[in-house]
Amino acid sequence: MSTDKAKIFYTITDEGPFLATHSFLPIVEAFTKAAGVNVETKDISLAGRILANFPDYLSEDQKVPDDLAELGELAKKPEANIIKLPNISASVPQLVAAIKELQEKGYNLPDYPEEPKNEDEKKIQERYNAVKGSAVNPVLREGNSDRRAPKPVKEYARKNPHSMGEWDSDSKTHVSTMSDHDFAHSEKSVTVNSADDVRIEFVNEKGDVQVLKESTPLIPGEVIDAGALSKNALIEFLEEQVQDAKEKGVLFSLHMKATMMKVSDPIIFGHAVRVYFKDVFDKHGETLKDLGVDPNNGFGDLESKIKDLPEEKQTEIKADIQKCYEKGPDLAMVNSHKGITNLHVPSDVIIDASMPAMIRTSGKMWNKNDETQDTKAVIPESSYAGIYQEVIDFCKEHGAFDPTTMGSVPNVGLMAKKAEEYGSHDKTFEIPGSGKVRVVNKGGDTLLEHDVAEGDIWRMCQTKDAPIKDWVGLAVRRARETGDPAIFWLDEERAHDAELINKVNQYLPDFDTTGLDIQIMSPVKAMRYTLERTKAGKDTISVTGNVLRDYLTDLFPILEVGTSAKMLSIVPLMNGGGLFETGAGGSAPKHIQQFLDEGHLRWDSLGEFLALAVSLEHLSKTFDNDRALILSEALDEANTQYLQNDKSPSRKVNEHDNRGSHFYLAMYWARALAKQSKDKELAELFGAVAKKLESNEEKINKELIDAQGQPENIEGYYWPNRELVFDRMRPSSTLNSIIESV
Ligand SMILES: NC(=O)C1=CN([C@@H]2O[C@H](COP(=O)(O)OP(=O)(O)OC[C@H]3O[C@@H](n4cnc5c(N)ncnc54)[C@H](OP(=O)(O)O)[C@@H]3O)[C@@H](O)[C@H]2O)C=CC1
Ligand SMILES: O=C(O)CCC(=O)C(=O)O
Ligand SMILES: [Mg+2]
Repeated sequence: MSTDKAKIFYTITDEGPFLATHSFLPIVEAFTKAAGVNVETKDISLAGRILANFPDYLSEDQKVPDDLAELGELAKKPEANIIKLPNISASVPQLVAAIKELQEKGYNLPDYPEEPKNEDEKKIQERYNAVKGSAVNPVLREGNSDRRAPKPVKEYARKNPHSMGEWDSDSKTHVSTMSDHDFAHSEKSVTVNSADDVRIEFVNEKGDVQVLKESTPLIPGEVIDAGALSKNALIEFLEEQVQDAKEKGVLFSLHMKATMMKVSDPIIFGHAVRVYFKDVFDKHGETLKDLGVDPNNGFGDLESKIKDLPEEKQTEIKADIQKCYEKGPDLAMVNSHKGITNLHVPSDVIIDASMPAMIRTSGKMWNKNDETQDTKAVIPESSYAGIYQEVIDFCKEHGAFDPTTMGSVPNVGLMAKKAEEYGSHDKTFEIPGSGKVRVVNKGGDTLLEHDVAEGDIWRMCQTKDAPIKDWVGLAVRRARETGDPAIFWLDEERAHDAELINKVNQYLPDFDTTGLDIQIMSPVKAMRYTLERTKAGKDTISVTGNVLRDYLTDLFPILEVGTSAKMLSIVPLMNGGGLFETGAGGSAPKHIQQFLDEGHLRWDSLGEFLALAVSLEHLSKTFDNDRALILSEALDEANTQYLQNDKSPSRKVNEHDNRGSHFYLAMYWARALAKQSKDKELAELFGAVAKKLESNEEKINKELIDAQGQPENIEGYYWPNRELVFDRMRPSSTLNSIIESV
């Protein structure tokens, strides 16, 4: 491909990574310029996405291009080279807050209609829903996922183990999940052999048909599955768990993925809020309804909306809330100082990060007295809950894992083309009454059917054939490259998994698997097998579907190296491009809060550094660019130096932070470029840069640390003033002038 197109697309996102980008990007631009590589930024932040979706409400100078749509198109082309930082997957409270901030800044956006009253409001809600939840990743992920801890990261963790809470064999912590009437237990699945189109319809008891989704085109070889979660069974289950947590004296905690499962999980979350605060909803139901309280947005929605009531009524409701807290089990806390519980905001406790954090902390979560305590981890839907119970059992039996000796669990995840549950939002429905939901094809045959009742949640998932084959191939490739066993986590007892097992068995012979250890096990068995190997210091590749990909790529990194920020996360796009995600975790809202409070950013950009190295390597191949390869190799070396010299940001104010970490990365990168002998001109150019950085080390550090220690005002949270952010994130004039001189 012609070199003049050599370009890296770098995303502008939210919160911690957004701030970090303003310090790191100028360094990236300066270094890559030397290889003739352009870096172009694309804004996929929550606020940016909102603005891009409502051009008709904005003045000409307020309009922004739809960068996400552009990147989505690019991801299908061979020249794609995208570095994707974590972005906010917004829950409704976050979406509403972002809209409010933009309105206050003079953007004449409509309010988010929580309960649309007419067609116009319905349309507005639909437009906002496109921005809500996990709205970015599924658009860009035109490939499967390859996530692992790079060697230097693992070596560093072995030499400098993070703290791990000890495990007690009589810990009362456990997972509770439904034993029937959920998606897993009702799942049905078929593989369609020829192109088709299905209609999803609800038929009530009288036989009236209501179309839920008119058309879902299917391509040959595609696997579809569907299941229903019973509202009554869910409520009964939640009531039992609240009671059981109280009796056992453990915290009640709920672990969901309300961001990625943006339709089903807020509804389940809402039921949990109603069950825990049942007496409040029973007694004040009418009042709360009039206020527009929606428990699906968390208990925080009630707390904020009752502020509109007369003082006396508020006091009465608050007293009844207090009685619920006294009657029920203690809730796991998100912030005990501010009284924010696990049930306050659906996006505060997200299962992929929350369960590993709990397991790392001796199986405990925080209680209202700011102490850690054993907990009941409620994961209503049972599809994958068993894997966490398996880890808990293992830790109770063997104690906590030891980061100095434990093996590694890289993941190969089926993710492309909105695979499985994470692509099911547009096919998920809260059912209006008793009857059946049917999936009917063009020929009029019913492919899948479920009995349902009012309030049940029904959903259908799709998994396309080409991504499955690509995933099998990627698993074989990783097994070949490492020599490690690759385990497909598939349960023959589950309808969907049974279809996948057929495909895995069909496609494995297409690849050379001689001498490789490739096995298929149910998730619970695979977990046990993997944990045993891990404990013995052996590495095991997990080959999983989309949800387990998400869960395991936080779980193992957090146990192995302390955080998923240090993961290499590659998405080889199916059309030849590369999407390089940074880390495997999120955007850490705590980090921007600390920055605003005391001017210290503890975000670790190692994920960005690792992603950039593989992005440059990929670019060198796509565009036949030798210098990009030299930059990549030097960056690998710099990353190793960064780890060996322990230059990750400190957590404490007035110590080395994110900005300091970028300075060191630049210094090590320049030094490695100066030392290489493949390109003399580059060596000379960066030799001079390295010298300047080295001789000013003390001065730069002082300038960077002097900038900390006071509250920061960047004029916004979701849509800050970027000039101010650049200014605050680049406080060392000495460093800035050296970077500008490259
Ligand atoms: N790919 C994506 O775009 C993803 C986006 N998200 C989004 O991120 C937000 C928060 O999600 P949450 O599930 O709480 O997960 P986070 O990963 O943001 O938070 C979990 C904890 O991990 C640690 N951590 C994560 N990344 C870093 C880093 N680079 N440097 C240092 N520490 C890090 C922090 O712990 P501590 O500081 O306490 O050590 C943090 O509090 C949500 O808006 C969510 O939607 C979540 C996952 C992926
Ligand atoms: O898209 C999101 O909301 C989160 C993605 C995520 O957690 C992951 O892919 O690991
Ligand atoms: Mg995740």
